[in-house]
Amino acid sequence: MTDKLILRALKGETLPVPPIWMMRQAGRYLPEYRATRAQAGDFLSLCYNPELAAEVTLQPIRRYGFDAAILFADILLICQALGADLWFETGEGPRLSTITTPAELAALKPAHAIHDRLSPVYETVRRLSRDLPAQTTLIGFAGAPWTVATYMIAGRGTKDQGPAHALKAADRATFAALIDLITEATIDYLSEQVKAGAEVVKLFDSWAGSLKGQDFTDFAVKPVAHIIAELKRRHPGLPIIAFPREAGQGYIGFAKATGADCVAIDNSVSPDWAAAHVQRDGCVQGNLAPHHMVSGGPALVEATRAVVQAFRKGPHIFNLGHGITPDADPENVALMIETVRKG
Ligand SMILES: Cc1c2[nH]c(c1CCC(=O)O)Cc1[nH]c(c(CCC(=O)O)c1C)Cc1[nH]c(c(CCC(=O)O)c1C)Cc1[nH]c(c(C)c1CCC(=O)O)C2
Repeated sequence: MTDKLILRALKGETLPVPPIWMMRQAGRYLPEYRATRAQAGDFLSLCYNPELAAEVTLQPIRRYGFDAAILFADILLICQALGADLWFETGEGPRLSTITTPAELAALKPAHAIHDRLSPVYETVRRLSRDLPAQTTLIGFAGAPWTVATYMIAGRGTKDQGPAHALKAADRATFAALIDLITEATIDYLSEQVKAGAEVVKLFDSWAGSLKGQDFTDFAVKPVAHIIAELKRRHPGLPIIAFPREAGQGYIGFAKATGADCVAIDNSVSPDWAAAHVQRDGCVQGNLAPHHMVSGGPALVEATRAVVQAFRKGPHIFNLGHGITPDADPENVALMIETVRKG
């Protein structure tokens, strides 16, 4: 169905009005999300409940008519499928058992063993591909290996990814073997999402910005390039979005180096800079600062117009530069969409 706007932009078409969706569009800023999450009990139970996960995925589509729905799940589910313990501390974030030694790495499951645990996610995708409106594109996703590894090594989110950098320096073989394991598991995971009905997949590399120089090439570019090449071999024509968040200069040439059809841009770079240096290689996604969803008003309208204006001469998918935050006002999301669609 190439008439879907997101798929047209991903093929490189410049559209008069950019299609739009929003990172974390199903989330705590929406009262209906909070109600369904309470019904599920907790966040992980919601991720593994196909009926309720499909329901929260659909909520922002019903409310706002976004052009894409993103599967409701989390990048850390794959860690659990590989055998790590995973839980979420209320108000704090994810906690995992840590992988810092060859023995802990060896105790993980092989990549092909992830599907038992992840089969409810594939069922969510099947339900969504059946229930979504005809014009809405279904996006599947996974974390990129480096970002997933930072959580598996530290056992939690960290400001500077210190534990992962430390393991990379102290025991490069173990670190590289963990990256390889996550890479292989991610290929199988995304491939199953595509078989279940995902039309596009996105790789979230939230901590790509902390990799510098050769490390950026080795761990933000190479594993992502490998995943993309293998997915495109298995699923010819599959469009892929890569998000090497806060890559800065690393955004330049990232699409060519990895084979991604679209590079998602965070809001630490200006839309004009990204148009000049990244969009010349193809579709870009982004990059309104999420704080506008909290503050709203004329500044939101002005910043939204500036993003649309900067990217209007090439293929563009409108999005935020990072996920919407729980304190956002749902009315501001409506104002952003109206501004994008009506100018
Ligand atoms: C690093 C990362 C994670 N998860 C994700 C990333 C990469 C993108 C990014 O940088 O934000 C990706 C993610 N997480 C979630 C989605 C679903 C799809 C979407 O709506 O975008 C996606 C694509 C749901 C979620 N994942 C999480 C929530 C909030 C959970 C809740 O309901 O309490 C949601 C809706 C929890 C989560 N999950 C993660 C953290 C650090 C946290 C805690 C912080 C927080 O609460 O925002 C790991």
